[in-house]
Amino acid sequence: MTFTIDRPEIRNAINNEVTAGLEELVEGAQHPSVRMVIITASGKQAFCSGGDLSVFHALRTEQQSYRMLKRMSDVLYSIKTLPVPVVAVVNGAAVGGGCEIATACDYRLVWDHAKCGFIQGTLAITSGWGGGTYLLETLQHDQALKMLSEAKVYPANELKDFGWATIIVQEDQDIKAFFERMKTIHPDVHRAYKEMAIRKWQKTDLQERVEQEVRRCAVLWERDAHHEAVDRFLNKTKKRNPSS
Ligand SMILES: CC[C@@H](C(=O)O)C(=O)SCCNC(=O)CCNC(=O)[C@H](O)C(C)(C)COP(=O)(O)OP(=O)(O)OC[C@H]1O[C@@H](n2cnc3c(N)ncnc32)[C@H](O)[C@@H]1OP(=O)(O)O
Repeated sequence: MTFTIDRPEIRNAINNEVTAGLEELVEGAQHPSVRMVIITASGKQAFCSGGDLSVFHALRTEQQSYRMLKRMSDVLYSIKTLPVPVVAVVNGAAVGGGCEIATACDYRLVWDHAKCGFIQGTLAITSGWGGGTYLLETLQHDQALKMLSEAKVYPANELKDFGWATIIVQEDQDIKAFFERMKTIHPDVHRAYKEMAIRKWQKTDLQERVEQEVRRCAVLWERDAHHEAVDRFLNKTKKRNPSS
């Protein structure tokens, strides 16, 4: 099953409609005939620029932001714990929540031009969809903390060096070759390994750790420092397009 985020004009930012689409994906992917799930996006510029700030900036309080963060974190937890391998084909920039979505996947096939990072710190918030918790599960501790705390984007070769990117994609053939190799192995083997990973996550209270991440982000979201940073981002856009 392939899910394609299709809002290239706004760099595939996530609004409520995309969230609902991801919820449908989770439901459909439970079917026993599904062998793998692929998440990707339209265009070459971006995989996903995170939450749609033009929509989510209307959320002002801790309670309001918690509801949005919680809904997306539930979706990403469901994606992470799908019984089949989940592959992000990172066709371009993945920042903020976009990086969280890719991190929730089992594999990240990253195009060589893509720059990715947990830039939430520049908005005076942390990750809030569970991606910080997943990154700490995925990378060596100091590398994960560095990636979260630096709040900057990294080129594909660095993402591969520190273990975030599974492979670097230079041509479509690289993606094809990855899936061809996966398909040589019986689907029940993939499911069995996924069960192994899920058992570990359940034993280590992954879901509860994600909940704490969501709550902490909601506290920061309410503060002036966050709202002022988002104002600056949105006003920069308006200055470039005074008629919008
Ligand atoms: C909400 C949850 C939280 C989390 O838990 O993680 C988050 O996700 S916080 C959101 C983090 N995202 C951002 O801060 C957005 C950062 N965006 C960028 O850095 C860049 O747009 C890009 C992704 C690197 C792409 O750069 P570029 O190709 O140069 O495009 P532009 O910057 O010119 O963008 C084109 C167009 O799209 C608008 N845009 C981009 N991202 C968003 C967004 N997340 N929300 C709303 N709008 C976004 C941008 O304003 C431009 O608009 P126009 O100028 O009107 O064309």
